[in-house]
Amino acid sequence: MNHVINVSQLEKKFGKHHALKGIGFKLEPGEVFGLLGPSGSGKTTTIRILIGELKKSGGSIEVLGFGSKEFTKNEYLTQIGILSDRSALYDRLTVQDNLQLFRRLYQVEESVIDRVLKDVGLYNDRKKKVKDLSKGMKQRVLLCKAIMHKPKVMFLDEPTSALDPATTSKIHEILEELKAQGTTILLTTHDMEEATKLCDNVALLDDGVFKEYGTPESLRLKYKEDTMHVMYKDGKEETIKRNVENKERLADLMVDENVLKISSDYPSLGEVFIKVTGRELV
Ligand SMILES: Nc1ncnc2c1ncn2[C@@H]1O[C@H](COP(=O)(O)OP(=O)(O)OP(=O)(O)O)[C@@H](O)[C@H]1O
Repeated sequence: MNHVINVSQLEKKFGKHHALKGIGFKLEPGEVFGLLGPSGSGKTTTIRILIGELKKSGGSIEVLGFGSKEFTKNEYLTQIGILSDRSALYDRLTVQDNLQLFRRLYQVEESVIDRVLKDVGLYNDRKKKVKDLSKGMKQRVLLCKAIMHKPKVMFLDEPTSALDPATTSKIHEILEELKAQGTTILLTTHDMEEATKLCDNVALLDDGVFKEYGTPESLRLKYKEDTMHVMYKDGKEETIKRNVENKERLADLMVDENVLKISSDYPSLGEVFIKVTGRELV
């Protein structure tokens, strides 16, 4: 399998601060990979190295066959799409005029603008100036800018952070469509529901190190407690170990009229993160 992104033993030092301490991952075509970690864990640094904004201190990286020395070349930059809080728009220009500028830069057909604006639900707002848009609308224009040239790989740094639910779900929809078309996507997020929904694989990054790597489901299964959670109709709750000694007790509870719900303790990805790192993902 030819990997679209191949990162091995990646290190980044800022002076004495060791921000990335040898992380590695390989992404297949059409894979959505989520870098999850608290503030300061190294997510943005990883993306900035992959888009040529920062130089690595050690390790090797290849994206679409390009080595890290080529990440500032146009041949590379025209094959990737970037959405981050460093992505900018011209405030005093309209949505449409902003996209015209980027369209010329990418040398894509004019009809692309209407298509991407319709995709993100902003076609009717195309004549508005960017300065008059809401945060969610601006983010969708930035997404248009990032996808208009049909990049093979997308890098998204917290694409839905602090956005309303409707914009978030629109962005998710578009990312799912891009994935279905074979686009490889690397995203960072604090949002564990987002990661569980979108990502084929995730890495739990903590202080520049991958503490775990795998599918969201495999990580949730790995950290599953062997306990059953019982909720009674009167509001009481109980946790019972699932073992041979409790076999009859659990069987009785299944037909107990006072029981509202019995569920297995299956941790969310956020709970997995706390178990793995001993701290909240904030
Ligand atoms: N240009 C820089 N110069 C010096 N230190 C930096 C620089 N960029 C990042 N760092 C440091 O590297 C570490 C990782 O930062 P990074 O921005 O990658 O974290 P992050 O996981 O993206 O956090 P957040 O979720 O808050 O965006 C932090 O300790 C940060 O202070």
